[in-house]
Amino acid sequence: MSVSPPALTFLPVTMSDWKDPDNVPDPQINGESYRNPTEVKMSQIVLPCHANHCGELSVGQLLKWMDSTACLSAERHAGCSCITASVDDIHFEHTIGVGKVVNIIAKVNRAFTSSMEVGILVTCEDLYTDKQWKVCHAFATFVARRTEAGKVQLKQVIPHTQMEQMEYSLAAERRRMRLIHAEIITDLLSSSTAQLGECQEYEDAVPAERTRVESVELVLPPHANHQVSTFGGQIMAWMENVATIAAWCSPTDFLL
Ligand SMILES: CC(=O)SCCNC(=O)CCNC(=O)[C@H](O)C(C)(C)COP(=O)(O)OP(=O)(O)OC[C@H]1O[C@@H](n2cnc3c(N)ncnc32)[C@H](O)[C@@H]1OP(=O)(O)O
Repeated sequence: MSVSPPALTFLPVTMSDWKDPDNVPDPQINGESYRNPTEVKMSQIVLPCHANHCGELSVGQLLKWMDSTACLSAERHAGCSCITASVDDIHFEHTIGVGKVVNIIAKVNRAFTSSMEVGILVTCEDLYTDKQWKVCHAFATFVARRTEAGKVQLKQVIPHTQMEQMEYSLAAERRRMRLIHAEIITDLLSSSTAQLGECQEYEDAVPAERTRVESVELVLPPHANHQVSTFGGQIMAWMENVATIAAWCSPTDFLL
């Protein structure tokens, strides 16, 4: 027997203030239901091939789906090929088991010159109980690929709802923060006063070298996107894999 997912009524909500869609009224403009033209929705059922050794959706797989959904939204707005420049911090609130449905919504919050901020919201759905809950939200920056004529000038996003207006304003502030972030980290490193041997007072301290994991990946056709370059999400998935193994290399056995 096949089960159809219930009709979803996800419409623009602030990423930081997600509410169960059943309780969110559809935004109306001039009496008509409004849908953001850059919005892209993707639903995936979690199969065993998407799971990690704990039977939960692997974060790497989720990052790949988030990146693909966000890229489609960026390209829908830009009308040309776009690449992932960065993804801001992500805090995962729940794990997702095999058999659950992952719903991903992405939309462009604001376009700058050749870059744009894409908001991504991930929720999980249990088809049999009709329950949904938020898993995480993220903000990614996509850049329209340069053409022979040079840097692309994107058309502006016009916010239509109060929520969109708020995300539009916040997007400029978040952009300012992400552009100075790299500078702050560089400053921190150069002004760090940490001394060698500072951690030796801990009895069960592990040499940092013992947690070092290296992986070499061959880029194959399944790792490439429609632009025939490596998916940003694929790179994040490889990074997450290596980070997970590095975390295991601690004396407390499995951290999970
Ligand atoms: C390696 C991979 O395969 S990862 C997967 C896919 N991703 C990629 O391939 C991206 C690889 N990176 C790149 O091509 C480049 O570093 C780019 C295009 C992201 C930036 O190139 P730059 O030479 O810095 O270009 P430029 O200075 O013109 O910046 C382009 C825009 O990107 C923005 N940008 C650059 N780096 C970042 C960043 N880390 N976070 C957010 N925005 C950024 C800039 O602010 C600028 O925005 P604007 O045009 O709206 O003002």
